Formats: sequence, structure tokens, C-alpha cells
Amino acid sequence: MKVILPAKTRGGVQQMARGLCQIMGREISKGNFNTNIRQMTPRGTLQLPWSINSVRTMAVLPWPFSFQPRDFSLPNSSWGSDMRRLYEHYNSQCEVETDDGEKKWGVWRRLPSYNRSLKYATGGVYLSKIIQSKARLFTRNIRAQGAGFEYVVFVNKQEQKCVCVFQAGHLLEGPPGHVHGGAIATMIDTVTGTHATYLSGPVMTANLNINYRSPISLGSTVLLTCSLDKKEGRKTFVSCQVTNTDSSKLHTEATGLFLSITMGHLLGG
Ligand SMILES: CCCCCCCCCCCCCCCC(=O)SCCNC(=O)CCNC(=O)[C@H](O)C(C)(C)COP(=O)(O)OP(=O)(O)OC[C@H]1O[C@@H](n2cnc3c(N)ncnc32)[C@H](O)[C@@H]1OP(=O)(O)O
Repeated sequence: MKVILPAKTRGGVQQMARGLCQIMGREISKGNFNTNIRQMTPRGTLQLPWSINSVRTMAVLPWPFSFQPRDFSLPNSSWGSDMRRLYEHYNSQCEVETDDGEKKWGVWRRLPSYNRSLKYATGGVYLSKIIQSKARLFTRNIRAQGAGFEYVVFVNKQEQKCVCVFQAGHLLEGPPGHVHGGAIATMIDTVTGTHATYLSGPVMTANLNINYRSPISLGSTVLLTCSLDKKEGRKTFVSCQVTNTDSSKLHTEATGLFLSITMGHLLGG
């Protein structure tokens, strides 16, 4: 499919490319996306977990990611002790110091939160400024700290695994005193989807199977642990377990199928 971009979307493409690289923990300066993608970091060679061609394909399509100044994945005053302790546990493994004092990436990587601003809807219709400016990632749309979804995602590329530390706020109530099943499903979809995207590039959820084993208390912190089951062509199969913080109690388990898409799919191409 050939996509011809309106001039005003090209800046957004640059922005999206930069956004992708920030998600991967790297910086990219304006204009060097195609030429310097393999040398964009002072820390070493960039190794994207999916093929470079798919990134190039994405880079010529109008799906701009935009980073807001606030990173919702960083600790805030609403985080309880379990949330902070687990954050520190994984965050301390994101960067390690060598014997000669040099800092290197560790096995884990914290993913910053992001807001994506899609300018076009299915059929290539340009979204109104009002819709664009009001659109929020579902899990980040409650402004009050601690009221909704407080979470941070860490990925481990070596083990093709990811963990999410999630503290469920009071606005997520389902059964009295416990978390709504839809809120749990939302987190599972978000984290498995993020993991599949990290491993395979842009995907959409095709299938999600969830078994609820024991309720989650409102206000508590749980761990979502996701692993890659297999990849078959466009299909990425991910499984997920939701447990208490020391993994001794299983709350929920799920499997998901994610299908790789092109941006044309979202634009109705
Ligand atoms: C870049 C780095 C960023 C990292 C940081 C990212 C952060 C990111 C944070 C946000 C994370 C949020 C994550 C939310 C993710 C959603 O919630 S997505 C929203 C919910 N999902 C949807 O709305 C999807 C709606 N469905 C569709 O659009 C289309 O059905 C799909 C899923 C794209 C598939 O359509 P298609 O591409 O036409 O595929 P199709 O030809 O029908 O099927 C292809 C194959 O898949 C199989 N298949 C299709 N559907 C199914 C199914 N349901 N069950 C079993 N098999 C199926 C087919 O049988 C076929 O198999 P084969 O015959 O090839 O063996």
C-alpha cells in the first residue's frame, strides 16, 4: 500500500519516530531517524526488537506518538510501600555500574508512559482538534494520583518477559472493596499488548482469555508477569499472570493473541 502524506502530518511522523525511540530508552534527534538509527545512542548500538523495515514502514505513516511532559510511570505520593519497593527492585536493575565505574544498561528496562495522539481515524478522516486534544490513553485518563490505574512496566528483552507493578485505586471498584474485573482485564490487555508491541512492533489484540481465580483488594499492589509463548508470522501469543507481590497467590491468569498491523489498518487503508 502506498500512502501519500499531507504536508502537515510529516512533522508528526518525526515526532512518532522520536517517541518510539524514547519508549525504547533511546534518544533521536530531528532528521536522523533513517540514517542514524543504528548509532543513535552514546551508550551503544540500538537494537530494536523487531525488524528495522517495520520501523521504517511506520515512520512514513501518520501515527504520531507524543510524549507529554509528565511521565505517569514515575513514583508519586500515592504509591504505597509495596509499589515503591517493587519499583526500586526492578528500576535498580535497569542500569548497572561496571568495575571501572561506567554505567551500562541492565537486563530490565522501564517503559515511560506515553500519550499517543492519533490525528486520523478510520478512512483517513482528520480528527477534530477537540477530539485530538481530549483523547487520553484509557489507563492514564484519571488525573488524580492514586485514584485509578497506578502502574509501571519493565521489560526484559533477554528473557522476553515483562512485569507490571500495579496499584489499584478507589475508582476501580467492582465487588465491594475489590477491583472490577473489567479494570483487571484492562490492565492485562494493556500490559500484554505493550509486551507484544515491544517484541513485534505495532499490534492489536485479536483474542484475550481471562480466568479470575481470586479477588484483588482495592488499594492493593499486584504484579502482572507476562511472557512470550510463541510467534507465528503476524501472530504473537503472550500469557500473563496476576499475583500478589511475592507471587505466592494467583489472582488472575490470561492468554492473549496479538496480530501485527500496519498503520494503514488503523487508517482504514
Ligand atoms: C512501538 C513500541 C511501543 C511500546 C509501548 C507500546 C505501549 C502501548 C500501550 C497501549 C497498549 C494498549 C493495548 C491495547 C490493545 C487493544 O486493546 S487493541 C483494541 C482491541 N482490538 C481490536 O479492536 C481489534 C479488532 N480486530 C481487528 O482489527 C482485526 O480483526 C485484527 C485483529 C487486526 C485481525 O484482522 P486481520 O489483520 O485482517 O487478520 P485476519 O486475516 O482476520 O487473521 C489473520 C490470522 O489471525 C487469526 N485470527 C484473527 N483473529 C483471531 C482471533 N480472534 N482468534 C484467533 N485467531 C484469530 C486468523 O484466523 C488468521 O490466521 P491464519 O489463517 O493466518 O492462520
